[in-house]
Amino acid sequence: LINNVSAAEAFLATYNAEASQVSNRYAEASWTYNTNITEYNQEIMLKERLAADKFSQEAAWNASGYNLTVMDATMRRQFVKIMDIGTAAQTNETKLIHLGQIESEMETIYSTAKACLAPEKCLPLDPDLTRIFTTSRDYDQLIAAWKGWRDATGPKLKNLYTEFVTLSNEAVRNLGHADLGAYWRSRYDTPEFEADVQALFDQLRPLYEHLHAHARRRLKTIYGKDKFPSSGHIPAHLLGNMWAQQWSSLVDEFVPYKGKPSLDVTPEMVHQNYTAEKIFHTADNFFQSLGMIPMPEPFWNKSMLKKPTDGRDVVCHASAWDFSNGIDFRIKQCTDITQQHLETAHHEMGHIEYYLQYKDQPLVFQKGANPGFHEAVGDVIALSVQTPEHMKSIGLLHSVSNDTETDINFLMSMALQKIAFLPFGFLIDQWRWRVFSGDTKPEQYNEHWWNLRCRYQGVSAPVERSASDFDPGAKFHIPANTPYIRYFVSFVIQFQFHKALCDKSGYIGPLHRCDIYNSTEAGTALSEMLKLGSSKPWTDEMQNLTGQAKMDAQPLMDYFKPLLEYLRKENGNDYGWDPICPDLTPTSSG
Ligand SMILES: O=C(CCC(O)(O)[C@H](Cc1ccccc1)NC(=O)c1ccccc1)N[C@@H](Cc1ccccc1)C(=O)O
Ligand SMILES: [Zn+2]
Repeated sequence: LINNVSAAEAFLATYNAEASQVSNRYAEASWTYNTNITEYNQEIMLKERLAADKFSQEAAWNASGYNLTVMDATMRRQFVKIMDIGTAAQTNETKLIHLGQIESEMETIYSTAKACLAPEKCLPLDPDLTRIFTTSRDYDQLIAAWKGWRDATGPKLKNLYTEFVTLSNEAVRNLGHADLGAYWRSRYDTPEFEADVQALFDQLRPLYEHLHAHARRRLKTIYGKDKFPSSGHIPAHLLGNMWAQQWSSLVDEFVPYKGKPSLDVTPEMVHQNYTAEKIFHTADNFFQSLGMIPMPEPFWNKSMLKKPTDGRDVVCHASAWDFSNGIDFRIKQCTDITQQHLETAHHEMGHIEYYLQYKDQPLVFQKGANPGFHEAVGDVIALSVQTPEHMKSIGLLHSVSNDTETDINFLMSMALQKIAFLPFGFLIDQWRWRVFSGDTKPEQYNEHWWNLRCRYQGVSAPVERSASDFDPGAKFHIPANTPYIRYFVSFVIQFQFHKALCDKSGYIGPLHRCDIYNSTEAGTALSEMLKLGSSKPWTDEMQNLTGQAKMDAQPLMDYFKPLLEYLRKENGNDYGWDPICPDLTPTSSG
């Protein structure tokens, strides 16, 4: 083993320069493919992926020749991360190439899928099917869109996914991980991570159960009681979203006090001729008000902020890109002029701000402290932007009153976004971790998926499902192989960050009315955490900003406390659902 520290430093300097080049090349090829899905661009992207995987293998091999015990903590941390190469650890080149092909094939199937509601009427998810879920209250039209999308994705993906699991597990086992799920969970450092998220979910269930009861009651008045199974589940296609993961499209139907001005700013955005650019300049302006880093020139010149109209296929699911050269950072989003997309723009820009803040770190530290941190940055800003006061200050709301009813209505609108999401954010990787560990066999994929959807989310399939269906494949992150527990973590810690930043900004008052706009104290505190990237354990970074070194649902519970009191009163004992799915076979439903 090499014991010479200056030799180790030289190795790191070379690694950083070369790895940045390799990352830049792969990001460019990946961007070209994502913004113009063709066989040729897929082929080029896969070539660059193989080159990047081989570079990682070689760097890991060379790094393993150094004696870690003679290094300081920061240098050792870098060497450990250089050796942690994930599925690139597959030494059989044929299998490595095959894994890349399967992953890009799954992403292509998902991104080019169309749901045929009638023989000549086949619609893509963005914007068509999404608009149906946001605007339609037609039970049968929603069924057609819900079933059509799943028919167009699941069956084509199921076998590919099975192969993907086998190849990925084999690869990470070379690094000593039990399976891909264990590898993903290892990014949170703490060994008790799985137990911690289960405990957080159990702590938050009452909030969700009471919101679910309220939604079910309101939906029964819209669609009629006979459309709802006696088990207490809500049919999954009635919650204003393809996956029932957020219910904000139903804010006008769900607000407790209907006489008040609508909190849905989408009509006002359309009325004011908002464009995608204006949406992103609004978000950029907020970060600048905090004294944080503005979007650099290449961001505005090279991003794809709208779905192309020249008929080419693109990956429409939003994402934020780091080209590892300190200046080129882009967002790809098929922006629609809606409140949801205004929030998504802040979410994506939060990723870019994190990139900008940690760009001078060694390459292996140019990551979130943990994946949940990266997902939380933009959402923390959006918590301030969405307050009625801030919406009024940017001219998207006109009358804002401070009475209790408006307050409860506002909390309801935020709950439809944040509380509704919790079981969904939790269950996706509960399902995936058991698939990777082998507990869930391919023939059980769909059955175990619906067991979790019924038990944790309290939603049921509106039409019968079979083993040839693969409903997890209808959600981007499964075919795109993107972990999901990061969003559950983010939805908890973003309220911890929000509370800490509100305190630093000198704000006094209820957390749900706090707006840190223009607070450079808050901006400085946030920037200092983001600059660290993954150079320190996330628990240290959490401690520095919030004063405690763990995930804590209390700030989230405090934020929604007035709403929970209202819902407990309204629901009495009328809340909850059977843990098992209702029986859908026509004969038994009677
Ligand atoms: O998927 C997203 C937003 C896309 C993204 O920004 O998280 C994106 C997902 C992605 C896309 C392609 C490859 C990998 C991940 N993530 C990033 O762009 C990203 C991820 C890590 C670091 C930097 C950027 N949100 C989730 C959950 C969510 C989050 C917040 C509000 C609503 C909903 C969803 O829509 O289900
Ligand atoms: Zn994200």
